[in-house]
Amino acid sequence: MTTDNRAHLLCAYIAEHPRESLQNKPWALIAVIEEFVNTKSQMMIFRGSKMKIARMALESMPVKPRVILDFGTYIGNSVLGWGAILKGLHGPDAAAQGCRVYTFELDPGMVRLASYLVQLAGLDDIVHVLEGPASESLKRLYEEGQIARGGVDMVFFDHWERHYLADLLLCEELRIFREGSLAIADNTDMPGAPQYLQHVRAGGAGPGMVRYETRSYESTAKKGRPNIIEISTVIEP
Ligand SMILES: C[S@@+](CC[C@H](N)C(=O)[O-])C[C@H]1O[C@@H](n2cnc3c(N)ncnc32)[C@H](O)[C@@H]1O
Repeated sequence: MTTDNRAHLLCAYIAEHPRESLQNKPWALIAVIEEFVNTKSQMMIFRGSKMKIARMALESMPVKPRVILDFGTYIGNSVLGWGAILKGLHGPDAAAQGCRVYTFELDPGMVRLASYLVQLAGLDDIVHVLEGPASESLKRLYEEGQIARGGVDMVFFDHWERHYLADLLLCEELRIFREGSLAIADNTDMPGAPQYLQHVRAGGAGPGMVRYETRSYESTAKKGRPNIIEISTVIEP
């Protein structure tokens, strides 16, 4: 089945639910998406078992996170979670408090679908879906002053693993991390991102001289599926 067919089936499945049960209820929408993926058609979403781990890491940050970059939007499941977490931490006027999530996607069809789901979940005041290669979008945001030095609390890598290290190094070069920022990477066991892991496990200190402490977390995903996320904390920006 093509990505477009899956996306249509997902939209039809969501439409079977009363709108008021999902409107402005991101966690309810995420649950319906996961139910679809479990029972109807496989999709490469960031699943609940991993989101639980990432949520705990974000909610226990000593300085509450406000600005998040999400590399690889797809249907927007992870970004719905980040938006919901920021609203949970900062309340409904999170936007006025400077909360923003930027998510990057190559595929225009996925950009349209994710934008629709973000709007349905009531997160379009803080979540911005940007079309194009993630590295280009990030550079543009930086040049436009939307993202400042030391201004990013968490980056999430869930696009193609071969880009993880280059995009982390771009974040380092732009100096967008602060002390305590998190870099979370999905699927570091399968298909794997060995060069990225080597960099963070060595403590960082590439051209940007950013230093990390890092830890792998195992989720309860089914055997044979990607199960590990890597959470790295910036100790020297
Ligand atoms: C595993 S999916 C992301 C899943 C998503 N985080 C979710 O939970 O729904 C990976 C996505 O990254 C996108 N992608 C891959 N390389 C990219 C790049 N360099 N820039 C932007 N998007 C990219 C792909 O088109 C695909 O939709």
